[in-house]
Amino acid sequence: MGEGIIFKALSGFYYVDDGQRLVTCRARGKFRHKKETPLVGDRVTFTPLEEGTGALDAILPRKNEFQRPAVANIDLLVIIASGAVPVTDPFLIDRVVSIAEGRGCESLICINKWDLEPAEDLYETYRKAGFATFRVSAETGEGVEALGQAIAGKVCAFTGNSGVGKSSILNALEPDFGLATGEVSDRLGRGRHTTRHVELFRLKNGAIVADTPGFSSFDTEGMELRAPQELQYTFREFAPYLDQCRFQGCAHVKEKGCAVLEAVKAGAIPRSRHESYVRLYQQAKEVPEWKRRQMRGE
Ligand SMILES: Nc1nc2c(ncn2[C@@H]2O[C@H](COP(=O)(O)OP(=O)(O)OP(=O)(O)O)[C@@H](O)[C@H]2O)c(=O)[nH]1
Ligand SMILES: [Zn+2]
Repeated sequence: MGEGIIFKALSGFYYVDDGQRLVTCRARGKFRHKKETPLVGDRVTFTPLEEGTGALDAILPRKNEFQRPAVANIDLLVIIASGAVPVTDPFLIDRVVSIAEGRGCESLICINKWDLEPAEDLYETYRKAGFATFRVSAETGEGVEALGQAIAGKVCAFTGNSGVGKSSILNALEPDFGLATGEVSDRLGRGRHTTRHVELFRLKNGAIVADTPGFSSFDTEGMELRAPQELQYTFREFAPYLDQCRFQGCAHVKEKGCAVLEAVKAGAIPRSRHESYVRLYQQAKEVPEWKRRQMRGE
C-alpha cells in the first residue's frame, strides 16, 4: 500500500506524490457511491498497480478544505497584495482571510511591489491585526528570502487579485522555477480561469505551493459566506472585545456600548478591517442560510 498527497487532479486521474514519484491513480467506485470527491492536497492511500499507476483507496482525514479553489490540507494561505497597480482593495484580503479563519487555516499577508510603493497602510493594518505580514519585491528580490523562510516546509496556497505578482514571486522564490513559471503564466491565462484547475508544486525549501487563479472583486461575490453572527469570530483582532459589549448578541455594526466599535475608535482595531466586517455582515444577512450552506459546499 502507498501513501501520498494528490498534487494534481485532471480528467478523472489523480496524480499522487508519494515523496519519490508521481503515481497516476484512478479513484475506486466507492468514492462515487459515497459522493466523496478527492481534492488536490488530500493525503491518500493507494494500491500500486503496474507502471506507475495505482488505485486510490482512501482519503485520510482532512485538516481543512476549500471550495474555490478546490484544495485540502492547506497549512498557510499566502495572500499576495500590492500597493502599486493593481492596488489591492483591503476588502479582497479580508474576504479571503475571513474564509481561511472560518476553516481553520492560517493566513500570511505578503505585500508585493515594494520597489514601487511601500504600502505603509496595508502593512500596518495586517501587522496590527495579528497576521504574519511581509513586504517583498519580486522585481528586486527584497524581502523574498524572509518570505521563503516563513513558508518553508508548509503546504501553502498562493492567492491574490490578478496582476499582483503571484507568478513573479514564485519565480523569485525559486529561480530554478524559470521554466515552470512560463507554464504557470500560461495556465494563469484565460483557460485557467475558466477551468479553475489547481496543482501543487514542490519548492526546494520544502514548501508545497498551490498557485491559484488570480481573482477580481467580481469573484468575491460568489465566495462562501458564514452566518452573520459567526463572522465576528473570523476577525481575530475582535476577540478580546467580543464579550465586553453592553448588549448580548451585539452585531458590532453600530450598536450603543459596543466594545468592538470603541476599539476601532481608539485605534486598537484597524478601521478598514471593521469596514470589511460590516460589509460582509450585511452581505451575509441578505443571503438565506440554505444558500450560504450551498456556497460552503455543505
Ligand atoms: N515593479 C514591480 N513589478 C512587478 C513586481 N512583481 C510583479 N511585477 C509585474 O507585475 C505584472 C504582473 O505579475 P504576475 O506575476 O504575472 O502577476 P500574477 O499575480 O501572477 O497575475 P495573474 O496571473 O493575473 O494572477 C508583471 O508585469 C510583473 O513584471 C514587483 O515586485 N515590482
Ligand atoms: Zn459589539
